[in-house]
Amino acid sequence: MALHVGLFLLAGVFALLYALIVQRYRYWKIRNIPTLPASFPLGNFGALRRRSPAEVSTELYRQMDPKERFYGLFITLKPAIMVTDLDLIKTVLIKDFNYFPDHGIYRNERVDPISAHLFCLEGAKWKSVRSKLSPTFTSGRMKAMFPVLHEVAGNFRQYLQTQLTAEPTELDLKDCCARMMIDNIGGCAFGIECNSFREPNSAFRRTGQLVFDSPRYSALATSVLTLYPAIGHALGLKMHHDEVIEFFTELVRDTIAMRERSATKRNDLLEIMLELKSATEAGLTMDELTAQAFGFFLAGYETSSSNITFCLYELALNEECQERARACVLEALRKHGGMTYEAIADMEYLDRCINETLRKYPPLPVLHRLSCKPYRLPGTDVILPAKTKLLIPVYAIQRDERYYPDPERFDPDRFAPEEVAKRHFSTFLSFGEGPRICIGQGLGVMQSRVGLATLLANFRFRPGPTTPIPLVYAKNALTLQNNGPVQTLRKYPPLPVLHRLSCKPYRLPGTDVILPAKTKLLIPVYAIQRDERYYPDPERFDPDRFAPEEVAKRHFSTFLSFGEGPRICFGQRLGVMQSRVGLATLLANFRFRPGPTTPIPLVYAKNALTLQNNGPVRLLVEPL
Ligand code: HEM
Repeated sequence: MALHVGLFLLAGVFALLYALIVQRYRYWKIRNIPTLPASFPLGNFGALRRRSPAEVSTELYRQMDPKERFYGLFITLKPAIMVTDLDLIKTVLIKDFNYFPDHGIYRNERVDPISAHLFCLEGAKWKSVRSKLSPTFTSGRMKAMFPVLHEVAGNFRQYLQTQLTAEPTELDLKDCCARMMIDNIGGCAFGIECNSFREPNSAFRRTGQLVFDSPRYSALATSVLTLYPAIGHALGLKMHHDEVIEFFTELVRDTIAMRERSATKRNDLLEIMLELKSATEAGLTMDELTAQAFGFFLAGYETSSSNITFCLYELALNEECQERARACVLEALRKHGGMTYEAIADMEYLDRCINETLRKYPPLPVLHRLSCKPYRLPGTDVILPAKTKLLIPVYAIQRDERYYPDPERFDPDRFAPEEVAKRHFSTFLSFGEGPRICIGQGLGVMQSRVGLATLLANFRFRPGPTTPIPLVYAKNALTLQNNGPVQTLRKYPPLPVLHRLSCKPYRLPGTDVILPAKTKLLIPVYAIQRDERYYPDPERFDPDRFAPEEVAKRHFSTFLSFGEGPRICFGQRLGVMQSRVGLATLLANFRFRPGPTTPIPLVYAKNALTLQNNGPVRLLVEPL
């Protein structure tokens, strides 16, 4: 009876939840706002599990009626508005900025002081810090930072020269550009000489990789924290890894202490912020200063690095543009007598290439704004409540053929001044707009100019056999897990080592040694299954090793992928059946080949519990 009541109550709770969710997803319909079908739990953004934000936002944008100016969407259960009308975008970014002053990104300065950087700050706090930092990026300050960038670009050139032989060489330019940016930001923001070309594993670079390649939370968890910050605050959740917080806190503290001891002055962002710190009582506190220095690193590293990488990629595919860019660089160097601040500001065609790259690949594919008070959507009776998220689909707009005909084509002349003048203000938002526009835009552009000019003046770039064409953005590739039939299990046993723990003393057979209770026994399955005594030429994938007559020849213990004995895998049959069904379906319908980005050989994940490839396993898939 009690069980029935319990089940009845549970069903009631589920029915109620279901009704609430359905009702929630009617939010925009009830208000007569155009909307797209959403589903629980991720609303309109479920595809983020498989594809990048650029692709997901563009897919949504293309489903929208171009006559509508905005659409009501859902991020999980939270209503958000995607604005698509160019005039309305300008209005919310500039004229009505006081309704939408914030980005609405999670931060928790109590436990993670570096999370309080400019990008995440809100309201009066943002306004105060932004006005203090604005003098940091004047053109005079930029000019003073130019020598750092020039030196780093020189290191990059030298590095490339050492890598190149007489033959053209294929290099990972993404990695090279990331090293260059680490050194730029290290030098410009912290006054540190990193030289990641000489020391690729410097602490600064490793910490940078930790921030970008292995953030503390997945993109999905970060969005949940951003939407429901109260959860993060209640649980005291930090935004960044402890190592990252410690590294930057110590870096700033030690650098400042060293400067105070030696009374040296440098032309970097830290120095300028230090002047601000000591200027008045309204200056920056030590925590604020550390957070801002970290923020410059966060906002300035990946953005500029990706801009140079994508630009080189496009120039490699578009040789004519590359030749024009090189001619423009060489002409400016000749005119100004070398790589000077004046020379890099006088490379008009190179700027067109940089802007065309930013159009095709805006580092922030969607701009975010959060309302701080109720807002009447212009031309409607609809009032958006405070704390509504506003999304501006920059990537989609910048690939909309109404504004950029044949949008996939890389055509720097779209940024000839007369062409720019023909377009709406809101068709190019790679640096954002309004009072929250990128504060480091000048430095970002200067980094791209110096890096690209140095490279184009010294090298020619062409696509190589493994250049990905077209580019595949992170997250949208077909990922195949190494879940396979028996032969695959020999090469890739999910548990590379079997563990047993003794529960009482045990005499090792054939010896006098008594192992005490609680001794760990390790059985090296992976090593045995790749031992050539048992499997000649063990790296070769040869399913015939598992022909019954071959299996019969081998020792029982040469194949332990499911374990053995009473603790053998309980789900072995189900596991094999899953592999059979999955593989049979795929093989009956598709052909698989390695693609340009297929990792060969596989690199295993270091920290996974089971044997896994590190990162995606991208394959070329063709329908049969
Ligand atoms: C090509 C290079 C860069 C691009 C494309 C870029 C793009 C952006 C974008 C789209 C935003 C958001 C703007 C908005 O919401 O309207 C932003 C904000 C910001 N950027 Fe950049 N950025 C670049 C380089 C840099 C550099 C080099 C720095 C500093 C060293 C920097 C520091 C910042 C900061 C601190 C913010 C937050 C501004 C605020 O919220 O008030 N950026 N950037």
